[in-house]
Amino acid sequence: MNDAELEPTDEAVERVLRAGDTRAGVTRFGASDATSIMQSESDASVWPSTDGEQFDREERAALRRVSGLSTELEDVTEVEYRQLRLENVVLIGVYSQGSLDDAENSLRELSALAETAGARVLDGVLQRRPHPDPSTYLGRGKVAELAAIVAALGADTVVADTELAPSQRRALEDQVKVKVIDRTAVILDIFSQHAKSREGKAQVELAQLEYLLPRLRGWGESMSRQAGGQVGGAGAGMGSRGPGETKIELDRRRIHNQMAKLRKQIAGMKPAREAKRANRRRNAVPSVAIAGYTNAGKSSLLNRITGAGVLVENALFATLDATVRRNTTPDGRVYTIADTVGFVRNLPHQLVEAFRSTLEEVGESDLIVHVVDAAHPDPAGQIATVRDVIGEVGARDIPELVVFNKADLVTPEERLVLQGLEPGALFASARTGEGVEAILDAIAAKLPDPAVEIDLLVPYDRGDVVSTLHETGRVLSVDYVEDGTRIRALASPEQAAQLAVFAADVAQA
Ligand SMILES: Nc1nc2c(ncn2[C@@H]2O[C@H](COP(=O)(O)OP(=O)(O)OP(=O)(O)O)[C@@H](O)[C@H]2O)c(=O)[nH]1
Ligand SMILES: [Mg+2]
Repeated sequence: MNDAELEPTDEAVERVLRAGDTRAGVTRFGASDATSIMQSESDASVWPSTDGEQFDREERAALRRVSGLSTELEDVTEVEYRQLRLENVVLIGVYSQGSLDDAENSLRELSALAETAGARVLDGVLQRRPHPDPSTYLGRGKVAELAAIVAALGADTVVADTELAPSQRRALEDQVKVKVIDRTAVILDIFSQHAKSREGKAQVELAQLEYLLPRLRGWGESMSRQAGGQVGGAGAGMGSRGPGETKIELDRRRIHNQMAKLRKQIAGMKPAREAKRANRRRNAVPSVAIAGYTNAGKSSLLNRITGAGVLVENALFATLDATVRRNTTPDGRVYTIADTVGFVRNLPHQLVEAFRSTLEEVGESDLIVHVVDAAHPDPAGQIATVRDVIGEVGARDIPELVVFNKADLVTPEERLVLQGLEPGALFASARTGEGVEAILDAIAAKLPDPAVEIDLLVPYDRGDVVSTLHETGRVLSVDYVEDGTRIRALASPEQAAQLAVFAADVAQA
């Protein structure tokens, strides 16, 4: 990215247009001022006085608090650390009849997401409503209550458990008087903080811009119309702008330009990635992809399995770029095993596209190790979400090995329930090491066997051929005869063709 061409005119747009450590689609909304205004208002006018009737109605109609959400700070250092960058957030959600459990789980997940993004969760409230209000998401009356809660807690941000329409976000901000963001913005924010590779960063930025584009109008209201043609030192296209062009149009054009540039960059990186993958395929090295819900313990298990130093964090989306390791089966066959980005329900559609690169690893693997957090309140929902995404990347037909991780955290009774859910699943704990051997054996058993049987006589000076066969084929028998090593093995068709010169009958003839 070229920072130099961009004159900072609007904070939110600039931040996203800047590469790397951008915070997604998040605009500062003068939170502190707004909060103090609300505090004076909140005590009298907004909170209704309560009587018995009211409580009864509250039972049926009030915003429902989801308990156990507020962030617990463990020690003073953590408090200090968090205060450096924290936003204090209140979460909101809407649920329809019968979907309360689901809504609570979703709000818990949003809470974990917000914390991962660096926020402090003060409270979470749900409103029961057949549908979200098209103009304000929560119903009008509830928005006033929310404003009071926000003021009372001193929150500076509201996070909605949905993807808000730009107009809903604006209407909510107008009434609640603090910044309002949605689930998608939080996920984009996390992704932008964690993406490490050049391609990952470019893809996240592209997703951020795509998210930002239809939302520009919201910021436009607080922007002054620019004087005709007078844009302080802005970059490309300056001569072509007519008088009175609004700042939004300018921003929109810059965003479009930037997106085009990023798409080109990403397209340019694809051949390298494909070449790498093609290379693995040519060598007939089978590949295993570890997939699963975010925070299920995929990276921890990969560490256990391969002894690799993969970043493990108790945060969602610790892994955002595929990490590929090499491993061997107990009988000596080599395979690759790739860690992948975690799945999450309602993955912003911008990101499904943006993260094809990691998910492609899943789509082209020979075996998917589907890791599930055994201690999660809704494992079935997580499994379903992951399988949906697996389907989306065209990987539905790939063999799947389900592993319930964090087995150290569940009771024997819970195990039985989980086993009922997925009869073929294994139990494991990356923490204690339980079940890791069984996973390794299951991987070995499920890896595709190379298809062609070959019978070779390899001269003694070609030890490399013998060792390659041990790694990539499946050796059936080895005899040391006068002219060399007589070796019978299963190999891929490509490999069999390459090794035809050593075929035993040819050599002996
Ligand atoms: N008790 C227990 N905790 C575990 C186990 N495996 C992983 N964890 C913890 O779960 C959290 C998430 O682990 P990760 O390995 O980062 O999970 P991940 O699936 O790679 O997560 P993302 O990359 O963020 O999608 C960490 O705090 C781990 O220490 C386990 O077997 N038992
Ligand atoms: Mg991970």
